[in-house]
Amino acid sequence: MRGTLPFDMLDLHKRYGDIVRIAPDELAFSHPDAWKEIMGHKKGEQEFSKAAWFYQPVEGLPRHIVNEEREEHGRLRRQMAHGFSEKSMRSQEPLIRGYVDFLLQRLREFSQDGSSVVISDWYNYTTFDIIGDLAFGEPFGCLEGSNYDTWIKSIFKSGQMGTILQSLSFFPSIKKALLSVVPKSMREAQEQHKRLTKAKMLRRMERTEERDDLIEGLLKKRDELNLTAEKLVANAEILIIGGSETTASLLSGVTYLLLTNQDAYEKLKDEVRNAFQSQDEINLISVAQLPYLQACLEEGLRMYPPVANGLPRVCPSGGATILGNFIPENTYVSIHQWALYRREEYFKEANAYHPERFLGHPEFKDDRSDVLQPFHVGPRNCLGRNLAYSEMRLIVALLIFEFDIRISEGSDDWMLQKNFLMWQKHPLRVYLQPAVD
Ligand code: HEM
Repeated sequence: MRGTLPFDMLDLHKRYGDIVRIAPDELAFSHPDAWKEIMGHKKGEQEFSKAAWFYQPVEGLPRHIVNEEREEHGRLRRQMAHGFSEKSMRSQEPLIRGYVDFLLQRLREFSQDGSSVVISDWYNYTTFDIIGDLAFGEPFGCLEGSNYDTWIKSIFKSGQMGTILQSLSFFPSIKKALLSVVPKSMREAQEQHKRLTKAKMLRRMERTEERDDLIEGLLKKRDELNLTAEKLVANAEILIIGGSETTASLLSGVTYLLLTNQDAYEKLKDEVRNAFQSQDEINLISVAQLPYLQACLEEGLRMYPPVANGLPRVCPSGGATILGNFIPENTYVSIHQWALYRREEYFKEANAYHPERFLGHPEFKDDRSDVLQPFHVGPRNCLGRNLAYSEMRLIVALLIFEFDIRISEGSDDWMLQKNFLMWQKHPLRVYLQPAVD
């Protein structure tokens, strides 16, 4: 509840090693092999399930792809995977590009008088509008209004509330008592949010044309999968939460890291501006051919992973072996990404931004690049990985192509942040000038 878990976990692993008991029944692991052992596909063995106290801090709410039980999860994932396929991504490209072009237009407008812009907000507006369109069939109008819409504001609030409720799961009677005295205004705000979301979903369901978006797969099998409007809404909501704040955080993180590491920024600028003569040449396929850009993103994911903390799993019945140790059934286990990625055992100069480590540079030959799993591994890994990379590559490449960027005074310490499930980003201010070379 203090928002310092990532940093506390690094201190603990430094002091006690790769396995730390952080609660009587909970272990944190900090080793590359633990990824597969905890989250990998299990042939003939039971998978680790997701911890209910963390994934469903309030009981009785409709479930979605992220917190469903194994079998139902498999059914949902198979259907939703269509929207994330290569083919769907190709047909989503014009939609994504439209929002990125709008972002560039808005940035030109807001920076033309020489004042700084809060780029972190603009990244959020863009990713929310994109995912809003892909999940509900309509944007939130954030780029248009240069503001967060009310729906998104309530999502942010519920994220912070989620952390509090998760923490209170350790004190069940206090949690129960507090939940029974939730103020009327809060309940009404929640009801209002539910109504708005349901209305959005109903509008999407009324559309008759085939749409290669992220929800079409579920709509097609609605009856077969017994998906009520509430369940569809829960899935669309989780797509929005999981798909926008994560990507926007990484974009802000990479921007900050590039602007405070001038060498890397110059190298990336050279790569992008030498590869393309005009904006029209920049598309999802051409940006995937830029090795330095990819390395900058990987190093950004290492230093500022959007999912920084461990997401607890439950050890299956009969127990399991992790890092050569027998772990009893029902033990909660997790891997805390930020802490893992800052360990000198796995990355030389772990606190410094070196994209070169992902380009086979001899100086970093002893790095363990398999440590880095920002999208997790196994059957419950991120379904939106390719979409996230596409958005991130396109946005960074176009921004670097179009503008010379400089960090604004007051944003130098931007990365000193708290974390409640997500990074609590301060405004990241930058100056943008039309590119001169
Ligand atoms: C840099 C950006 C992103 C990062 C770092 C990220 C990371 C993750 C992680 C760590 C998980 C596993 C969660 C768990 O174990 O409970 C996950 C799941 C998921 N992510 Fe992402 N994500 C990103 C972007 C996206 C985007 C753009 C989408 C598209 C809407 C998306 C959709 C999903 C979905 C649907 C799942 C659940 C998959 C399942 O349970 O089968 N993510 N993501």
